[in-house]
Amino acid sequence: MEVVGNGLIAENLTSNGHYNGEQLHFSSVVFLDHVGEVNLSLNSKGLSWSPAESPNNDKSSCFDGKIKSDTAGEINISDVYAAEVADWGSIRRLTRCCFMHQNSEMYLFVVHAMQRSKSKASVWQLVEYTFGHKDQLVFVNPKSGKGTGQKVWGVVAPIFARAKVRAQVTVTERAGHALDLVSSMTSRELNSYDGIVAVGGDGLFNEILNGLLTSRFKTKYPPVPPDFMASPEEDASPSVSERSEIDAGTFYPNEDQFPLLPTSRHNEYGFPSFRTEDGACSTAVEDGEFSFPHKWFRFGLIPAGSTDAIVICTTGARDPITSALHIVLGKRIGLDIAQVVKWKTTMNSRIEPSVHYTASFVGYGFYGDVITESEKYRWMGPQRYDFAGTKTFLRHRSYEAEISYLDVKSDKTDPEAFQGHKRKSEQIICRADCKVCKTPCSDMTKSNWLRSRGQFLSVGAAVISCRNERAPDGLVADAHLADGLLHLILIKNCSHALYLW
Ligand SMILES: Nc1ncnc2c1ncn2[C@@H]1O[C@H](COP(=O)(O)OP(=O)(O)OP(=O)(O)O)[C@@H](O)[C@H]1O
Repeated sequence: MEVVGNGLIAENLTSNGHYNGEQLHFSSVVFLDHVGEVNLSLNSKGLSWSPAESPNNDKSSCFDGKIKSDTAGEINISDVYAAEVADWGSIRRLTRCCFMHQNSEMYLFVVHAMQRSKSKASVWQLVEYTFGHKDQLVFVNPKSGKGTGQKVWGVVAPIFARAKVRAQVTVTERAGHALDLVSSMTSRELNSYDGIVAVGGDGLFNEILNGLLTSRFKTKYPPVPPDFMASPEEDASPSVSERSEIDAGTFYPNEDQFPLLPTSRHNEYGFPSFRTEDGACSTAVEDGEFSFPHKWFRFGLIPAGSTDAIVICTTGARDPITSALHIVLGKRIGLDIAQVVKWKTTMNSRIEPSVHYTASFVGYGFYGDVITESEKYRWMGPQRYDFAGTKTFLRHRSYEAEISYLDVKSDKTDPEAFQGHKRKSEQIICRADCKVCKTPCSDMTKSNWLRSRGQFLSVGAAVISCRNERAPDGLVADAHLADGLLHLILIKNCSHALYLW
């Protein structure tokens, strides 16, 4: 049974290490060919399995094709004559469920044994059981970028195979497919993976991010301005750049207003924070409330998209092999995630939040129009952004808006650099092993609410610098990863020429 001792599933010992009175060597959920998901246990007597339990309220029972029939079984060690790693192959399941294909690709191991013939006990017959284990969940968007998602996965899959990083691959069939799958998985299912890998662009990454966080992540909402949601008549504030000296930390919606949201540990700005491996400060989560993901869970991205800003900002290159190597070598880096809350008034006049998350950029006005327009031309591939961008630019539409924001003074912000007062050589561009990202972000001093009202061509908020080949320095040249800051880009109505500049 060497195959089992190979680290495949050996880490899942029960707390007392015993099973059925025998010393339990391991117990884990695996897939059994022709059957489905089973709890497999190895003790000193042999291997035994039983259908994986599906709690009544477990929404994933359909997704995972869990088996209902009695398909428990066992093999005595003394009857096993061989066990082999069969490498990569497909497992067939009994049921076809709504999202998954009947055949699932995964790493396999086969146990060969003998069994006595039912009709004549003296005749021994061959039996074999093929088990599969999923460790990495890979989503491949076949439509991303130039439609090369599957080809890109084909290039990097051997790296995962060689590194014995087992992967269960889902080729997405529609927009929202990955989001639906990830959000409908139970934490238990997610915790059976070491991580998720997206093969696609920033859109697929953000979609999976939302699938992971929307139903699981509990935190306070971002700060709101003091007079937020006041009726227009009550709002007598001046039109431009009103300043008010207020502590940012006081502007979370009253907790009593949101009794279902448990309070979690936050820094003074309400951000749940943790330190990355490198000691850099991050606003991601390590919180008791957030039982998923387990500590070693990773979220990787292999570039196959149109712009791939997240990959360029994190690895410094738009190269699938570089990203695959980062993933199999277990490298990690902390990223800020922006929570975008849209407050909607419901039919019965209650104000309710609609929450989304992004790791890259949020835009209104020009950016929103370009995205909406470009979706009509997805068939063009990445060129659609040039086409839709030019159309939107020529249209030159501006929007009336009022933007309130907390102007955070941090030791990581460099207003001179942003306003173009610093020469390029003096700017600290975020690269691999960036010193700024490695410095703990301690000095976020009290902030002011500022306000800007008027006609805007575009309103953008960048979480990262958003570099791409067209904009090598990014939209925000001196943005850093995991600095806890959102960079606001406000462009008021101006001439075409000025906007282009
Ligand atoms: N099979 C599919 N068919 C159509 N759309 C899909 C499919 N799978 C995923 N998508 C959607 O495509 C969107 C964009 O995907 P992705 O980010 O991988 O590519 P992209 O070309 O970089 O696009 P973008 O620039 O919008 O990020 C995702 O938000 C996702 O919802």
